[in-house]
Amino acid sequence: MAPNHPEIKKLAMIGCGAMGGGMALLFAEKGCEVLLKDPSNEAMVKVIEQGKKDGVGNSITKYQTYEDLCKNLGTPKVFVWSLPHGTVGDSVLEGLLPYLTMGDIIIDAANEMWENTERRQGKCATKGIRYVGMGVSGGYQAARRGPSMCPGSDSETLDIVLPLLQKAAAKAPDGTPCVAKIGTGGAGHYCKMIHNGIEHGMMSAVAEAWGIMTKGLGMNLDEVGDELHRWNKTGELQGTFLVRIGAEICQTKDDKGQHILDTVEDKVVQDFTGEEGTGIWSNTEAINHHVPAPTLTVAHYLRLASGDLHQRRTIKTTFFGAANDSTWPPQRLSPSDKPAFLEDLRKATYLACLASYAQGLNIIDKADRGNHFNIDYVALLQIWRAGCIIQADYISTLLLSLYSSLATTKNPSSSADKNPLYAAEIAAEVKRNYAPLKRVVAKGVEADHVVPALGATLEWVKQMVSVDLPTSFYEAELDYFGRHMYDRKGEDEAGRPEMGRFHYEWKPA
Ligand SMILES: NC(=O)C1=CN([C@@H]2O[C@H](COP(=O)(O)OP(=O)(O)OC[C@H]3O[C@@H](n4cnc5c(N)ncnc54)[C@H](OP(=O)(O)O)[C@@H]3O)[C@@H](O)[C@H]2O)C=CC1
Ligand SMILES: O=C(CO)[C@H](O)[C@H](O)COP(=O)(O)O
Repeated sequence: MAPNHPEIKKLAMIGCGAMGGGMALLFAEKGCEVLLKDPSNEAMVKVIEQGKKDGVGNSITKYQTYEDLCKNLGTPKVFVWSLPHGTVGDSVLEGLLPYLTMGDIIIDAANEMWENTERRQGKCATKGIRYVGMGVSGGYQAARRGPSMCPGSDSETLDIVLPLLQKAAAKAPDGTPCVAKIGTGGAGHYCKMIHNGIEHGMMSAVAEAWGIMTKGLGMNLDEVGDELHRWNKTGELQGTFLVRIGAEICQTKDDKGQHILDTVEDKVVQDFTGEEGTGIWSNTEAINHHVPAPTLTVAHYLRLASGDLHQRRTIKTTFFGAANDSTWPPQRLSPSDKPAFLEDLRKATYLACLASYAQGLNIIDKADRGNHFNIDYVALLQIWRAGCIIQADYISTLLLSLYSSLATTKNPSSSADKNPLYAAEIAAEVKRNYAPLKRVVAKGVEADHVVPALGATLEWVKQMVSVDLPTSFYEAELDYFGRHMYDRKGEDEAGRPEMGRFHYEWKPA
């Protein structure tokens, strides 16, 4: 615990929705007095009622005004926000500011845009108010049980809040809490944003595998569930949360025996509604930092294509006419050896998940250097070990070992570049699973299956290992029409992304 800072035993939960409600109960269970504030009295009552059932009802009270709330908080006043991202946080801060004094603490547990976090940190710093930007992962079940949390702020502030957060956090199998000082400024929200980008890449890969199993191999949902359970038990996808819940989803039925999944429309709309921004921001960050992250990006495009069902219906009618009721048909796959093909599919899905992690970590690395977040990568990977959506035990173990050795290396040049593909252990994983991925993508493409994340992962590997891309031609065209310059083969020893030194007068103006 930070010296001269008493243990936090009282806090206000601002925003009592799916996440905030669960965290309020969790903090109460961990011995805190929890004061609720939400525009919806019903939402607060719901938390209190649940608190009574969970035996913590006496520790939870609700407030209608910031003034009352703040009067009843201790010193320092501690707030945990679980609010929609964007302007809501700004208006809540405006509402609270008149009642805040030096040393008060705000822990912003939203999926907030990291630049908003840093802007608010700057504003709060002028009054001596501590502001932590904290990514929370694991969904509403984990919010209640113990989520994975990724807090960023100055070191002293993190020292003050960590004992509280450690009590509430998910615990890795070795008992380590999935929360730690992740870095300064907006580092916590930055890492959570990229966590969600990774999540989207992984979710797309698992969904594509599900499509191949059902539409390509004709497996029923119970069979797919069994297969995903098998993937989750052993091998490279062992302990992968999205695979495990995928298996459960496939096998969940209503009381009439109908699979719920059969009733779910194929639209992902969070990017359209603005409910979440992390998918958009993480891809924008990748591009702004010049990091190839195609598995994450095409996963996002799949979401975008899926979201507007009306548009897809209209295009389908244009293509096939109103009378034609058939969808664009992914054809059946008839592998000569189905168990071997399922093994390929498992390995392909794993490689896309590993690629999602590697691409996400590469974005964080670039941003870390540019923004001086001082990110602790070992802590970050440790935080992602349990309680979080991208939990993937095999991948975590692999990457934790790599980043632990990078952290202890005395060689500054090797620790400066953290690209996971530079490491022999990761390269070996990629090489081992490349052929299965290629076979799956080739078969999938041939039979009109939707395989963006799997396909983009294959392309990414090809592009990353090649030193003779078709971009020689591309570069020549740029120089032909734009005098954009190029480097001559064999003369660019450093190979850095800097403007070339040569122009050829392909065709005089
Ligand atoms: N759901 C999830 O799986 C996860 C969500 N998150 C993030 O956590 C945050 C909360 O998400 P979630 O719980 O799902 O969202 P909800 O919409 O369920 O909860 C948000 C709550 O904030 C309340 N709220 C809105 N404006 C104010 C205000 N001015 N003062 C106080 N409360 C207010 C809302 O009230 P009302 O409904 O009355 O407007 C609502 O109860 C988001 O930033 C989300 O991105 C992070 C990880 C996982
Ligand atoms: O942050 C989360 C998980 O980590 C939330 O579940 C979030 O709502 C997911 O939404 P999106 O897919 O749009 O990122």
